[in-house]
Amino acid sequence: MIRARGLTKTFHRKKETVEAVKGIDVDVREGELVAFLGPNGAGKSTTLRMLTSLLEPTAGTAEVAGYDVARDPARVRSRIGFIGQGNGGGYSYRVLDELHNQGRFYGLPASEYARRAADLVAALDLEGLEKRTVQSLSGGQRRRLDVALGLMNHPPLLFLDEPTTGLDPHARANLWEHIAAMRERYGMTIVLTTHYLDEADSMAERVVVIDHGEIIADATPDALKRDHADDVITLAVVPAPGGAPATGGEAPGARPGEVADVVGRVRASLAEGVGQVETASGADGVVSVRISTTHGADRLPEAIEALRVGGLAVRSAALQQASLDDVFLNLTGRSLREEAA
Ligand SMILES: Nc1ncnc2c1ncn2[C@@H]1O[C@H](COP(=O)(O)OP(=O)(O)OP(=O)(O)O)[C@@H](O)[C@H]1O
Repeated sequence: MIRARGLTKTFHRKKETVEAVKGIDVDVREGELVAFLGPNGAGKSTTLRMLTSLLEPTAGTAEVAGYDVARDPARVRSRIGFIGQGNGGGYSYRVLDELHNQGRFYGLPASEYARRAADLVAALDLEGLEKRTVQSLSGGQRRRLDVALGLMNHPPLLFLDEPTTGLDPHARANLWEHIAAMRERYGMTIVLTTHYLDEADSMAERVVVIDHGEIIADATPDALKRDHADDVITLAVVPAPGGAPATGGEAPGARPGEVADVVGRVRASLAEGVGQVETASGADGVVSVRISTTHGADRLPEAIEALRVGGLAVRSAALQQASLDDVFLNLTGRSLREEAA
């Protein structure tokens, strides 16, 4: 559906030169839902604008929905939907008029655009709003109208530039439900940009991480987390109580002379492939164990069992699963969450 090679955009502004996109190669197969994830200014929108033929590349090529963006921009546009940041149509127009205008823009006959508009109004929960002006809609309703406008030509490929930015969590979830339903209904390929990590993680089948105009990773969210970040297991370990548990049920901490022995037994018990193990001993005789590992949910019970066999007891256990922010942090040394904030 998309094949871009060496796609480059350099802006010249006064004396400044901005290399917004630095020769990226990217392929998107039919039916995929791909998220371009990166901090502000990474080059996501510029990439999308080149792929939608809105911006001429400085260098490189892109074939989109069967046509070259530079040689055949009109054909590309007829085959795609594009929902930019802060669309919303003419603010003083009515919702239904906006949809009909869009249909006319694509050269559809009146009966056809009226049918499609009615269909999209129902599918995107815009019923009852047809006669309202765009400016009177809520943020979420306006974004749903944007999606409806982008779908009037029934595109096989839909681009969404930060579709959920500025929406509250409820409206974001609602918009996602609608995007997923539209995808199912029309069998579309979807390419979107976002700087919401949780959104990329839960909704996208594939995440292309962009930073400083370059693609620094490209895989499924699970593969990214497996390859570039670790889950972290934290355990509080004490010697196993001999015989019946102490009153109150909680095994006591190691006595001062025992701590080194507990640490040694932790290390011996967890020696085999659980992950990277670090220990620290607290004043209360509890040895804190931190294990960095992949598949933490599977490793956690294995670690507890290995410690039990080694004569140790686990007082508490916590699992922190890797996030796409950990991936970004490991790849760039910066936190995307902090940059987004
Ligand atoms: N028309 C322009 N003229 C000059 N510089 C530009 C222009 N458009 C974008 N840039 C610069 O190119 C870089 C990439 O911008 P772009 O909008 O593609 O980033 P982005 O990843 O989409 O960011 P955001 O998440 O904030 O939308 C930025 O440094 C931006 O300032």
